Amino acid sequence: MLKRLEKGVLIALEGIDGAGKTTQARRLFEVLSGMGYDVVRTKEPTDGTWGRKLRESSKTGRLAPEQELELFLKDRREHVSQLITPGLEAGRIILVDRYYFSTVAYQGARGLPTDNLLKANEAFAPPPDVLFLLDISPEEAMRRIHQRGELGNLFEEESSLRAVAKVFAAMNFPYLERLNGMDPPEQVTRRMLDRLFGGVLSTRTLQDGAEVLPKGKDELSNDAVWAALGRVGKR
Ligand SMILES: Nc1ncnc2c1ncn2[C@@H]1O[C@H](COP(=O)(O)OP(=O)(O)OP(=O)(O)O)[C@@H](O)[C@H]1O
Ligand SMILES: Cc1cn([C@H]2C[C@H](O)[C@@H](COP(=O)(O)O)O2)c(=O)[nH]c1=O
Repeated sequence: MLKRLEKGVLIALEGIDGAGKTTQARRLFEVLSGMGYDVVRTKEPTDGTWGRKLRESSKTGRLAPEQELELFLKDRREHVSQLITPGLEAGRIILVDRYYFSTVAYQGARGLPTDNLLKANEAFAPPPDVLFLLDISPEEAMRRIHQRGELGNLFEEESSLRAVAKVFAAMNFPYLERLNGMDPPEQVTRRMLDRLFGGVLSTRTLQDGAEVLPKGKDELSNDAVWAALGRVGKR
């Protein structure tokens, strides 16, 4: 049976396009589910009605900032009420690839006031337990975007990414963990796991009353984590 926590954990991955969010979300999912946890991997914009409209707009012509914001908020409200909140209430670990910090950074970079953007989101979206912010330069982002065979869409022009990166760089939250997205993927995953098991997960109990790390944090050094990381590395 999958291990569920007494209180679910929300982990958000953020950063500019190409920073490695999806790569790390996939790796964390593999490791944590390989350890037996009930994990959900999800992303924004979602594949729902509003998310699809937004993706379409990135190809056909970007909407005005206010219109774009309205769609991101509609998409997120649906995501929070249908998946994130129920998942947390059920004791799952939720990994979200982009969350409301992307709205603050991207719509903020288009000129909307960042304080208002944050408030509008915090009014309905639960804050993450941990926010991993992957840091790479806009030049590296463009290199990676082109390398993965994409020409880039309207959200991904280098000058826009520079403005977005500036907003991300100014963020400061108690749950924020900045990581160097230029480090090898295995090293980034390892750091994330260290932060999770040394932090939020060490404060949680399982629904059956057991502790998350019954033998203490040292268990992390050579047990299931490494085995699971090894399996991920071979894919
Ligand atoms: N640490 C890393 N070092 C070098 N390349 C990486 C690293 N992490 C990911 N990549 C590569 O960079 C590209 C972008 O990675 P990924 O899709 O995970 O980024 P992303 O942040 O999810 O991007 P987007 O926001 O545009 O969807 C991929 O080709 C991936 O293999
Ligand atoms: C959630 C969110 C996303 N965006 C932008 C950021 C990206 O350029 C695209 C999504 O592309 P991905 O490759 O699927 O990550 O949307 C945004 O502007 N505001 C947001 O709130």
